[in-house]
Amino acid sequence: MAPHANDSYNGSATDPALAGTELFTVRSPNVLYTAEAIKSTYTYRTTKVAKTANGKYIAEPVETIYDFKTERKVGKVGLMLVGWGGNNGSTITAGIIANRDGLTWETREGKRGANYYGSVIMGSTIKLGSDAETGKDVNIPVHDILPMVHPNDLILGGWDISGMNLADAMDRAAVLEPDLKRQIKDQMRSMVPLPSVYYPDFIAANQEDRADNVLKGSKAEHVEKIRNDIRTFKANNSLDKVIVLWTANTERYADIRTGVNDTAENLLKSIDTSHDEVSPSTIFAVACIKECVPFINGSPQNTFVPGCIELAESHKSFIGGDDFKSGQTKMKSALVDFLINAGIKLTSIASYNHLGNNDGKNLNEHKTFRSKEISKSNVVDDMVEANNVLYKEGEHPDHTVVIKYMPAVGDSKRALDEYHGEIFMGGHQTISMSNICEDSLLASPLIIDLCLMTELMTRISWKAHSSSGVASKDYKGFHSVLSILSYMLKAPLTPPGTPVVNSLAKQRAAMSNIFRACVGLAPESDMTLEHKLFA
Ligand SMILES: NC(=O)c1ccc[n+]([C@@H]2O[C@H](COP(=O)([O-])OP(=O)(O)OC[C@H]3O[C@@H](n4cnc5c(N)ncnc54)[C@H](O)[C@@H]3O)[C@@H](O)[C@H]2O)c1
Ligand SMILES: O=P([O-])([O-])O[C@@H]1[C@@H](O)[C@H](O)[C@@H](O)[C@H](O)[C@@H]1O
Repeated sequence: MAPHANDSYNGSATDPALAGTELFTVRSPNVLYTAEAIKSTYTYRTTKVAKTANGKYIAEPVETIYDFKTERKVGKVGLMLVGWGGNNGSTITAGIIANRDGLTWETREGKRGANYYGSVIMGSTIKLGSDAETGKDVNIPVHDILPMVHPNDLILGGWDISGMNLADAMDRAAVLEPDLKRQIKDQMRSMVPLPSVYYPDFIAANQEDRADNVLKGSKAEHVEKIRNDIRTFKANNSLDKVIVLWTANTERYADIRTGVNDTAENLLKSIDTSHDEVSPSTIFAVACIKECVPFINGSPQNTFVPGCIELAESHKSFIGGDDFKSGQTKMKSALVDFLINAGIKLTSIASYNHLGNNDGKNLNEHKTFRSKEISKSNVVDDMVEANNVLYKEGEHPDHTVVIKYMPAVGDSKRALDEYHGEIFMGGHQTISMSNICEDSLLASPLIIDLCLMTELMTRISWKAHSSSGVASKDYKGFHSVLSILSYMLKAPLTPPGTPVVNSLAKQRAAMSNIFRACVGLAPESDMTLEHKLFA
């Protein structure tokens, strides 16, 4: 591929010795390292398919060339959590402190130490390539594929309708070991959530007893107060960037109404008139969009009403969601992918769980449970629709979701699933599974992943080459809706009109291959022809 004059590519990579602290350097005429950025020219290969009159297909390979640019300077990053005093909020805060301070603590099973297990970025690897000598795979931590912020360096803050300090909130959550809590409670006690937006109709009535830290005033005033909170937090901590993430209660769905939240203009008018149908999470989303601060929704409600998405697009501000994919659903998206792609016709999924934390308490009302039922049920749709051998148009497995509140088990959710399907010659396969999900210990690392990936995406830009090979003049950011975050989410939000992918393997491959493209490396195909073709 010819070097690109307009990007001052001179046909040879700048001496990799100029590279910063990255673990690796790519030596290629299509990758350029400068002090400020990593630039790559990447050929994106897809296949266009046309259907013929007689029902056959014509497949045509298509190549599009992109230039990617990733700024190498990460800067000082703040993470503001909505619902900071909750089980997830207090747990992730404690986890970052424990990792930052390298803490260990005694448990019945012996000494344990801080880690980031369960984070795909901090706890898993990506194949860089094959060893030049041995041909063996060389795998590196996902965190090292591109410059990323380290979670230990995140500055934490946030809001909660409960004014409880984080040390007491950590006790209320009953997630972490006493010997660990003892070591960090003083630091946590100094952390107190900012007052937040509380509209009782959107969450269960049983949450009222903790709502002692709420903002007064109109919805428009709430937006401005949140914007000011963000600016103040950024200034007080000398931050370069802030990410806001919703880990507050699950809200009921907002009705989508013409003239209320169907367009950006109507949504802003509805906020100005304090319309009842504008939820707290949408208030936070609008405030962040106006501040051009990324907003990620870790809960299942439809925060991103059409007007909110339109507003994000017009402001070129990042949004992402919905609903952390932490335990039962993560397993489902992997297992269903395996069964259907193995040619086993899944015919029913029974997905039951009970849990005893405040999340479960809030889900004890139908209106909030319904939000969760939707996000937990739709997760198999793409995998079913992709297999027209097993399923006719519109056919899908029976799928039921049951969630019960059982205080006795606390944060330790018990998930019981049955997967039932048809196999060869009229046979059946039934998989029954018991999965004890420590909900906050599984969700907290996802908060890290969502924050780190969102922050990284604010530093990646792209431009396309025309068919004649000329790159467009200016770099652009990714679409405002960060669908690259889908691996961490049950109900991935995608740009309007684009497909939703729930298959866990596809989600992870998309994420890692986009990162590879940013450093000029081909997608990982796992073909390993070098091990299959012998002279
Ligand atoms: N495995 C998991 O824990 C998991 C997985 C997927 C999704 N989620 C979602 O993450 C969210 C948090 O889960 P959790 O276990 O930490 O719940 P939690 O109830 O312990 O914490 C939620 C916190 O949000 C606060 N809150 C409620 N409304 C608020 C508002 N308008 N502004 C600010 N704070 C508000 C509550 O006071 C509470 O402290 C829930 O919506 C849950 O459904 C959790
Ligand atoms: O991610 P996952 O384990 O499938 O789903 C979980 C549900 O099973 C649980 O009932 C709910 O309280 C959590 O918020 C989470 O959504």
